[in-house]
Amino acid sequence: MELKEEFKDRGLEKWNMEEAILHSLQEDLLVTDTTGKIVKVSQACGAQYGIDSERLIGRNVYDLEKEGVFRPAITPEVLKRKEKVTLVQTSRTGKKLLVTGIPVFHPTGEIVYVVSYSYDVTELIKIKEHLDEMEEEMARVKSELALLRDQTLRVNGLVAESTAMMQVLKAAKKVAEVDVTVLLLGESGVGKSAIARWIHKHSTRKDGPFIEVNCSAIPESLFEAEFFGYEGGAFTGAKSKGKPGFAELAHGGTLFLDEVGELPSLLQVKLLKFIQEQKFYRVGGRKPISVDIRLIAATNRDLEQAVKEKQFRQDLFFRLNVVPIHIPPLRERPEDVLALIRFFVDKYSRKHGRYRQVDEKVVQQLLDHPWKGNVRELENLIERLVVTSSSSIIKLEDLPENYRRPQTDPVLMGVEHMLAEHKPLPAILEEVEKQLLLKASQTCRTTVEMARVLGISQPSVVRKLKKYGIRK
Ligand SMILES: Nc1ncnc2c1ncn2[C@@H]1O[C@H](COP(=O)(O)OP(=O)(O)OP(=O)(O)O)[C@@H](O)[C@H]1O
Repeated sequence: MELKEEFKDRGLEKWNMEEAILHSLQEDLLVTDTTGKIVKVSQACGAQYGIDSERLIGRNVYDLEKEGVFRPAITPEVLKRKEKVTLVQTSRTGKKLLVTGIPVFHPTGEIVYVVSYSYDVTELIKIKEHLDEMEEEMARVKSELALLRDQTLRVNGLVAESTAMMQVLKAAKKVAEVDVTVLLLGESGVGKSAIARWIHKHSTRKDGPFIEVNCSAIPESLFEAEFFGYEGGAFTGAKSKGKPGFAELAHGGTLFLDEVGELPSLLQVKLLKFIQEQKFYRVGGRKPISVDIRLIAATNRDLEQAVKEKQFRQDLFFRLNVVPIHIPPLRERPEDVLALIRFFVDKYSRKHGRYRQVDEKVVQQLLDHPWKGNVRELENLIERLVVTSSSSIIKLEDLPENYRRPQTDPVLMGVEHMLAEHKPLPAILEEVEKQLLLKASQTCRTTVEMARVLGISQPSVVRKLKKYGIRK
């Protein structure tokens, strides 16, 4: 039996099956003829345009477009292209609609109707715009990061005039090429961080991050969260999305642990475990995180002594002390002082746009200074002089009072220092001899003159210069 017949039997002859199907779709369907007149709409359609669906019937899409009910109309596009077309329409209500128009062909091949349906993509477009903005922001941050990395790692200007410093650089060059753990030893301000950066910059990891962690600057209670990161809600005050720690940030690059000798013993255990396994858990995390890092540590403490005194774990010391590099204090390498003065005058003259030169008498005073704060002290002083001196030549009167007064003899300084460290007599005598030779090498022009001043033979002078690595 025909369907319609069946409906008649059941008293449903007025019921229109096509209309029922159309409205049951819950989709937004609209049919126009080739003049653009709307001949059919689904009930859901009007809501998209903020107009009653019934009132759309008989209206022309060209008029509706002019009135701004939606823009652009899809019918003319379908008629023009004679194929399925998809475009984004903006409705009067501010919605963004993804509209697809399909031509309905007569058996003769002519188009008779255009059927279109749409989806509200307002939210999707907002998300897409947000994503585009984020991508732009990401690209900007990435290039800014690359620039910053380059700036912080610009250590080409590492001064190394003395034999001792040249040896340090030679050792640094050797270790830079291999992924080995390095321990940089030396007093505060001698250039341990600068050497660590130099190693990173000359390693295969140079395009990766260089993450510097000052182990003495982070409070013990926060160290684990800062170092290993934490998961959201791991503790009161934790960020809801969690945060990666230094170990994670250094992935693919170098992790530089400055002042590692100051790490409290509980944290020494955690650091040791991390180095052994190259794996860790964020605070509150359950998933182990593996990282690929190169480790460089630095300390101004005598770590071996700290191990003896049970203040530093021996197993951790062995893990860190794979290749130790000792950077001597500035007072032991006066040849560098002159070069550093020139280097910093140039650096800060450029930085502050004040071109300065240093009077010879000032240079002499600075060469004689004991430099307890090492390169950092010298650098700070030169910057201060460049900024504060009123003429283009930095003169003696520009020097702060404590740099002008006759300083304690550097030889005595060295002795005092060694006495404080309970060094044995032969080591102290050697140090005194070295300092005297250094002084004589600065004031005398030849080794013969040095021999006369020191009251020893010229071959002895040559032998001793060689022994202490002093160039003449
Ligand atoms: N050989 C050098 N040539 C040029 N600049 C140097 C040299 N050595 C150190 N500096 C500069 O001196 C300053 C102090 O150096 P750095 O911070 O590397 O010392 P440090 O040993 O790491 O100090 P700390 O033990 O306090 O961490 C830095 O600005 C560094 O760039």
